[in-house]
Amino acid sequence: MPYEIPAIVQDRVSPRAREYLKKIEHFVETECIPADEVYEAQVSKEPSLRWKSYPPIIDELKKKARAQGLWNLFLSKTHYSQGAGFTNLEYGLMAEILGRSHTGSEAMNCSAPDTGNMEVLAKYGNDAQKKQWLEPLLDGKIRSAFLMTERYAASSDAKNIDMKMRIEGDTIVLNGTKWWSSGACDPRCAVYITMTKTENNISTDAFKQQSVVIVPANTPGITVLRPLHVYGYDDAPHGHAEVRFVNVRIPKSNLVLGEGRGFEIIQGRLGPGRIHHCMRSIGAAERGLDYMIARVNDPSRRTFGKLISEHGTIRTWIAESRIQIDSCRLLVLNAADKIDRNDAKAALKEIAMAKIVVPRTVIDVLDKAIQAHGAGGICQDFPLARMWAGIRTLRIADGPDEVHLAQMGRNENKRAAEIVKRHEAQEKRREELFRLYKIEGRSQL
Ligand SMILES: Cc1cc2nc3c(=O)[nH]c(=O)nc-3n(C[C@H](O)[C@H](O)[C@H](O)COP(=O)(O)OP(=O)(O)OC[C@H]3O[C@@H](n4cnc5c(N)ncnc54)[C@H](O)[C@@H]3O)c2cc1C
Repeated sequence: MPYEIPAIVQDRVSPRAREYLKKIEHFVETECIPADEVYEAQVSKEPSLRWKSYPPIIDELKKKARAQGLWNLFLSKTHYSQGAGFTNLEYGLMAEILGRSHTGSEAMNCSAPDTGNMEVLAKYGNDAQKKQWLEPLLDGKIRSAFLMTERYAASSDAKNIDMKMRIEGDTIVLNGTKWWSSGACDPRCAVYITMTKTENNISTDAFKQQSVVIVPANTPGITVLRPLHVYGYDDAPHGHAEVRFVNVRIPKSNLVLGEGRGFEIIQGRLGPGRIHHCMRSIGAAERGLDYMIARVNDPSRRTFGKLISEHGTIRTWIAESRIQIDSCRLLVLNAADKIDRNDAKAALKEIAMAKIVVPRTVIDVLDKAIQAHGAGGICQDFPLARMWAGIRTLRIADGPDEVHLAQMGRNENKRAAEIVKRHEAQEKRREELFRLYKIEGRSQL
């Protein structure tokens, strides 16, 4: 569907962003979507090469996108002078379009986890760290992974992170096992942004015991044990790795910000990233709806004397999907706008709401699209099953729904005292009004 900026945010989108939105849409529709299947076909089927090569078409797309200025669109000028300078809301609109295609984000150097890692380095890295790692990432020369989750720790509570970090003079020694390290299987992945638990100077504050360190992927002692599968997809060449660290030694200068500052860093990393995931998911939902509408109007697939789209249930699915997509978009743009007007911390509630609602809703839209395709919908002939699998993981990745709901519920519940006070004041005034109008009893309503 040609891109339309929602009416409610029209005045928040600059002329420059509008121009980019048009260019991005054109590039995604004419270059990336057609390249998606080529990309899949070029992922090596040869087991010994599957994780040692990557599809050459992505380099061609990157070259073309960069030549058109469609590069690093996610990075704000606040933290890096070379940032594209779009607001979170503007980039959110762009991310939606990128989400229509499997290759769109990477083609424009806007894919996770690199975007979040680049933001960490831009925001918290020192000059030497930026030079060594941020610059090649911004240049699209290397890729990166974010290593927080651990196989042997319930990682939705980040206080459980247990990769041991010991400081010996000018050296940091790391031991532990990470898993679900997205991108760590990619042969271009050169650096891991890694959350660790400090063994020296342990603070009594549970939120000051973790540190973030930069680990070159080729450091001795690191073994990428295996790629984990997402509903059977290995997501090669990117992959989600289990990675073992045994006495991995890195310079102390690879510590980001300082010992015990890990929570601060991961909290700063996750806010805008969640908005990007949400908007890309909405792009996937739009694509799913497109597929559904195309399929149910295929004149060669009539049932019981009608086009499938002429059955009432199917029309309802189309309408429901449109409502679901448009309401999700407003929720995410509201969160993005709040980040722009304040910061990610001020928008925690809005970000959490979007993070919870969007994947659930998009899963439902994609599920309807799959159902409308019959058996075709769940096989490799359409991108729907793969999209569904990818979006389903978002209910777990970046923290499971339940944790966000628990936090939201706790904060919402803090209103109890204020609500009771307001109700008491209303009750007092009601009693006064009853006396004034000589009303007896309370059964008037
Ligand atoms: C496709 C994919 C990609 C990922 N990529 C990365 C990555 O690049 N880097 C990285 O570090 N991690 C990554 N992850 C890991 C992800 O962030 C973690 O899986 C997530 O944070 C949950 O941690 P856990 O798996 O240890 O679940 P656990 O902590 O073991 O939790 C299990 C379940 O317990 C329940 N639960 C937990 N707390 C509560 C609560 N307060 N109330 C109610 N129920 C609760 C939830 O249902 C939760 O799903 C990825 C995951 C997936 C699926």
